[in-house]
Amino acid sequence: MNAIVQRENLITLSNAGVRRGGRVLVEGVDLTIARGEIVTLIGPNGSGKSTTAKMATGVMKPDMGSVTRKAGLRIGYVPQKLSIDWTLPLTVDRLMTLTGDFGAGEIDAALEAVGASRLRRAAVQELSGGEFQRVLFARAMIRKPDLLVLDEPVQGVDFSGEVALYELIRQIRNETQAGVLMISHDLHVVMAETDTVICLNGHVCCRGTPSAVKKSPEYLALFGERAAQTLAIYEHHHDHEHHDDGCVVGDEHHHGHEHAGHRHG
Ligand SMILES: Nc1ncnc2c1ncn2[C@@H]1O[C@H](COP(=O)(O)OP(=O)(O)OP(=O)(O)O)[C@@H](O)[C@H]1O
Repeated sequence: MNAIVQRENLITLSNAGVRRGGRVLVEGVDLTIARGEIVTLIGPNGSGKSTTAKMATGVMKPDMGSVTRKAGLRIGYVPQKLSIDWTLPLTVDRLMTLTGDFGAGEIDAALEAVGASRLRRAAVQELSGGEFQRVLFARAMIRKPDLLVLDEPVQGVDFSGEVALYELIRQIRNETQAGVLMISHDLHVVMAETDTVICLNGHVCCRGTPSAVKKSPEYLALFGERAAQTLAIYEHHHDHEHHDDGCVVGDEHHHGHEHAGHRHG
């Protein structure tokens, strides 16, 4: 018997594209996301990352090619920006129920799953960037999605918060086997566990594992000499021990995060 188990496909884009006002925004996109798979879209500003994600989730219909989704697919979305009236008081608890009628038990479980239980009664306005992202993850995960769509998940988060958020994404993927579609707007880090990086430039410029894309001539041509440094690959290593405070024993570079081109703060 074949030992390789074919994972269920959640979304398939075949030669998909969008035209607006006679202009092609993106075209020729072939992309599949299977259960438990992490796909990351990268590319310069205006290269079609958001448009591709919108075609995948069904917010935008393709004008070219086709998009198919598993019947009844549940999508959890972590937006890049949230339209909130920041002048009004809003607790985390209330934010969790703005877009759905969830019970106290469900909210507790969702916050606990992202390590944010203690924030339940906190004011959203007072959260740090990393805490706010965690709450947005909880808000997406409470629907028990088959697919999690993350639009620049680490923006506004400092380096240690960033590492923690990538850990969280890894953990969510492993525990729930949700598929993950990530948009990285500023190219600075791609999770090493990304199964497929798709580099867009109005079309698919190149694709593959993070390390393959980093070396590909198309990627280097698009981003020039600094490209190899800007695509930092965040790796998680299991072969280490932790001190009681969570630091790694005897390895300062334990997460293998390549620092060149990395944005702080
Ligand atoms: N609804 C729309 N109508 C017309 N043009 C659009 C529409 N949405 C996006 N565009 C244009 O399509 C192109 C691709 O936009 P898209 O938002 O997909 O890029 P992106 O790669 O996500 O960029 P960024 O990293 O800057 O967010 C851009 O030139 C944008 O101005």
